[in-house]
Amino acid sequence: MYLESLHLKDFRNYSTLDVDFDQGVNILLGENAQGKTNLLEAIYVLALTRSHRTANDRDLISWQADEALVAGRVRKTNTITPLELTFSKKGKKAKVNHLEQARLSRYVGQLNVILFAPEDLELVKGSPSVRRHFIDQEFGQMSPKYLYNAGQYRTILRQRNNYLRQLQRKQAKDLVFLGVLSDQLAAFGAELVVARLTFLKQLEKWAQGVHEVISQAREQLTFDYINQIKAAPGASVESLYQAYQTAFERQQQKEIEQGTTLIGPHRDDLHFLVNGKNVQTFGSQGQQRTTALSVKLAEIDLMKAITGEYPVLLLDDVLSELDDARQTHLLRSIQDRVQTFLTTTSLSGITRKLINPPTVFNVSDGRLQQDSTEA
Ligand SMILES: Nc1ncnc2c1ncn2[C@@H]1O[C@H](COP(=O)(O)OP(=O)(O)OP(=O)(O)O)[C@@H](O)[C@H]1O
Repeated sequence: MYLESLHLKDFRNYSTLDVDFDQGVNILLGENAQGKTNLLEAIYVLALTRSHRTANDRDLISWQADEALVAGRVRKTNTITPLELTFSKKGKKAKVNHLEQARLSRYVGQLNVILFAPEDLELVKGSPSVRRHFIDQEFGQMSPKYLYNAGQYRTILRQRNNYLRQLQRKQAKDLVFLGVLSDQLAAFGAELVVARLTFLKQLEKWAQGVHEVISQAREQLTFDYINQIKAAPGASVESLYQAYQTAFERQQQKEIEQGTTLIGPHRDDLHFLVNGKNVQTFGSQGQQRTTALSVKLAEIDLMKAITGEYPVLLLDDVLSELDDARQTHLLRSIQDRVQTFLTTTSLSGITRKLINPPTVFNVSDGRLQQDSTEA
């Protein structure tokens, strides 16, 4: 799939923008603070209905306006789909094919994006929450069912934590109600873990292939999904549901004492092993970067395998963080397959790593101008 065009109205520092994009590599070139990341953010928002930079949709609306519009046309093999999002004080509205969607899970998935920013190099080094966020984010795009289950899980987890806090403070004492919440959490938790294990198995396979090439076959990458109930690939939803139920019963007293849910996929982690050793603890900086890059590139193939379409790749200032060999690998592996948007303050070194000339847009003060001479 690719994003054919984008229309913005009062989005961040863009008062209006109408632009057609190339199917290949689109470079957003400009000085700092001109609107390069804002444009990538707009594409990300168009895909996922929310930003990767702010949890507050109000931040997306231009300071001079009360409402922002992000719209675009997505082209797949046989279809063109217009998408439209409006943000205002009243909330957001999402339209697919000009029809408003009551549920965002019906909207997400029309445009698939993979964002790769310098923070993604934290995927390996960062805390478990970074990896859980990554899992939920990426698998949610690939599967509406996953997105729905993850949303339900979060809602019930919040309710259960509130109730555990009330039990802790002795403002409540109904353990039957706690049991109802535990039952619901176990059911959605089991669904999430089975889906995560299935997706991760496939992602691991793709990531291994990429890692092998980048490391010139010196290293083997494997994944280890860490969870309290020791669920292994192939486990059934029913067996995990039972395992969570039993764990909740065992830990009930401790959870009430601490006033929070101690068991569930919200506490899981993903370890990346290089030649059998956890790369977070034992890997060099270079191995950690190669691992993060392999995982991100593997997502492209996984999305293609699951949805039948290549996603759109958003590279936010990431090339400057990679050495020459990894830059070349990244650019060569996406070329001709994946529509890419890449922000940079300088073209030096980028264009010669690309086989086909990119389309370059100069970004200045919330305006875009296509530059045919730069490429
Ligand atoms: N809601 C908003 N309304 C108007 N302008 C905004 C809004 N949010 C951010 N900006 C402006 O957008 C600009 C930042 O743009 P952006 O983050 O896209 O920079 P950039 O071109 O990616 O720069 P860098 O290379 O430093 O990352 C700043 O000038 C900021 O003041």
